[in-house]
Amino acid sequence: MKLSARPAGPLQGEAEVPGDKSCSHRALILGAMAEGETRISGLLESDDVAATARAIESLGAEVRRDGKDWLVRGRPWEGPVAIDCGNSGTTARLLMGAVAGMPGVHAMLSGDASLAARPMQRVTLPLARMGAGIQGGDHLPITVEGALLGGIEHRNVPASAQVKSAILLAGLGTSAPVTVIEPVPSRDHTEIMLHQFGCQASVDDGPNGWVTSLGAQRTLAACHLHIGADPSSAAFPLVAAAIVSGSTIMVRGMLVNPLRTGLYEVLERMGAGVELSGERIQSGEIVADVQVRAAPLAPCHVSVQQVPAMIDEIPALAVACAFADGESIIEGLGELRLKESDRFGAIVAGLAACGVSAVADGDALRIFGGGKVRGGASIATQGDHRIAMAFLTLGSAAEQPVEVDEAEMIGTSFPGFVEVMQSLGADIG
Ligand SMILES: O=C(O)C1=C[C@@H](OP(=O)(O)O)[C@@H](O)[C@H](O)C1
Ligand SMILES: C=C(OP(=O)(O)O)C(=O)O
Repeated sequence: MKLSARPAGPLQGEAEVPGDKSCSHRALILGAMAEGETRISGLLESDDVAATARAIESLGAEVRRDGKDWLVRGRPWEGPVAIDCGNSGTTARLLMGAVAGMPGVHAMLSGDASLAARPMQRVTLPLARMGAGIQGGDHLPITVEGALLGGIEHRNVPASAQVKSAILLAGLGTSAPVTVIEPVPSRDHTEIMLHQFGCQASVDDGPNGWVTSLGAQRTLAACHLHIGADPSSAAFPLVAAAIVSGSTIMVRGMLVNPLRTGLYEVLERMGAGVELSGERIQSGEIVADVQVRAAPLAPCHVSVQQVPAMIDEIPALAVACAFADGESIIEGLGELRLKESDRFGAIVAGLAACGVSAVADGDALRIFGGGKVRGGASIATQGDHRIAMAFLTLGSAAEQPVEVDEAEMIGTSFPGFVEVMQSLGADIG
């Protein structure tokens, strides 16, 4: 299915952004590993999260809806099972870790063509060092055989929350020390959520990097979790607010964990009106109401260290940079080539098709904005949800409509994207 975005007048209102995808995967997996029944309010109901829900059901957990909430009852995991992770890297990598620490459980994980092209040894090598049985190479399908694991001290370079989380989840099955060291901190939702389930993971800023260590208490007790709105999904309506002249958009209850808010800090530096209000703690995470107002944008310079806090928002940031007046530089984007598509290449090609000059300079992306963008292009999304949403956002502020060649996969992370954008006044359909 193709979709087009046509230039729109000012966008106004509150965007209904669904629950955070990273937290939704973790809530289901930890709920399935816990004793008792976990209630999840605000779970993202998307294709990627559905893949995790199906996987934990096949491993033995009970998953059911209760009004707007979801309930997960943990049970001893059973195998062998075959798990189709679809398009979801988080499903595959976190579940490999969780299964690795469960003696007697065998899981054969597979995925779609995009996921099967993504590297997995970053997870399976440390899990094998801990003692898990791994069959397969760097790509799915891979079989994981759970075992009584030993401990590990793993240097996680480049920083990856999926790798760190897989190791922490595996570590729940051993009493040995489990430590992950990262050059810059990756998102810490697993650590925060472990606390809600009665476990601890401490984080220290040591001389060799950020050190995350699993505490001694390793059995999980069911809890009630409230998941905030996803900042990676909110990025699209909020960037649209920044680039469509005269717009103001609000997202209520958005997760503003500082390891996820890089985009919003950069947008503010570029000159957009970004305001946070009503900050509160919800299930250990900070959430707030976030408002973005359009303004003339200055270019930005993003360093390697800042990228992990906005890795999934780079396509949205690139769109904002296209409308900034001058050259923006975003450094350290090597990992962007290894997502659902080569997002680096897709951004450069898509911007060029829309009349914006952008070049890859090693792992840095240089975007030469001129304040206005022509548009008038059909974009090859390469089956990537974030590329599709980014260029539909661009089309709302360009001089001519922008079409994307495929839009179904938007449902992997933000199923109501089109309706939400339309409710704000965008002309997408
Ligand atoms: O842990 C997570 O939930 C995620 C971590 C990030 O990946 P990496 O761990 O590869 O950085 C991110 O890109 C992905 O969308 C979700
Ligand atoms: C990279 C992403 O997700 P995953 O790694 O879970 O496929 C994403 O949602 O942008």
